[in-house]
Amino acid sequence: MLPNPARLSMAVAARLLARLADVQSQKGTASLVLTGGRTGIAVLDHVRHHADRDAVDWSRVDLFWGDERFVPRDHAERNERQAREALLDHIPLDERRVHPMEPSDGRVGDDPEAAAAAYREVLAAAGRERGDTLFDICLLGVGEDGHVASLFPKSPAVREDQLTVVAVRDSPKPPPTRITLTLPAICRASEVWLMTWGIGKADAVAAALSGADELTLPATGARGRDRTLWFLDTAAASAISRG
Ligand SMILES: O=C(O)[C@H](O)[C@@H](O)[C@H](O)[C@H](O)COP(=O)(O)O
Repeated sequence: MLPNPARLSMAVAARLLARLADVQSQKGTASLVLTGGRTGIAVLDHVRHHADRDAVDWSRVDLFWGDERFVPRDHAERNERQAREALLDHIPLDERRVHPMEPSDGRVGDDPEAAAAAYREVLAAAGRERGDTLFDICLLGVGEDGHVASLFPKSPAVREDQLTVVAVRDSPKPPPTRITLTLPAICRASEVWLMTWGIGKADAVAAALSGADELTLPATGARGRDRTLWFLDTAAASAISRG
């Protein structure tokens, strides 16, 4: 019997492959926002090994990131590096459709505000093509404090209601400096998929599903234009009130 985290990420991987193939059959392409963290990367690893992996035409998938640790490109903590090792380096992507956030040793240098501005331009270009619905699916892990992407409770980033991408300093989750989509950007996804496991997340999940304030529980504010899905194991779902 697989442990809960593996079963959860396998279930998300299977659903993701089916949904991406569906979207491509309707629209010809599909756009996906990746997330960091153990769950987000485990999902990619399960996609890589899934029997239906090639049901998706990866050359017609547009990839974005919900957040990135602002570290050098080859740093082990970088979400892009972990995603490439788990999946992206093993599938026939069109690299012109892959949109990583700038690293701290990239073309904008060690300036997180410049990196955030650069990614706002990436999303603006995507918006000129795709209109209000920027992404088909946005994947999000959920922290014990209810953070999603790098939007932490009571932070300036979670309060941002105009810009699509901002820099985060002094993140309570290391590394301290990050680039993140804001809630307005996340909510421009047709579908937002939140996925987490373990008893440590149960209170945050229950609070988000009972309508806690998004400034104190950012996961509450992560809503898809068409659909918002939660993928939970029994432990993470254990505090949800049945009332
Ligand atoms: O860059 C990051 O750290 C992630 O984007 C972050 O938002 C992560 O998804 C959550 O912290 C959940 O992480 P786990 O899945 O490891 O619990």
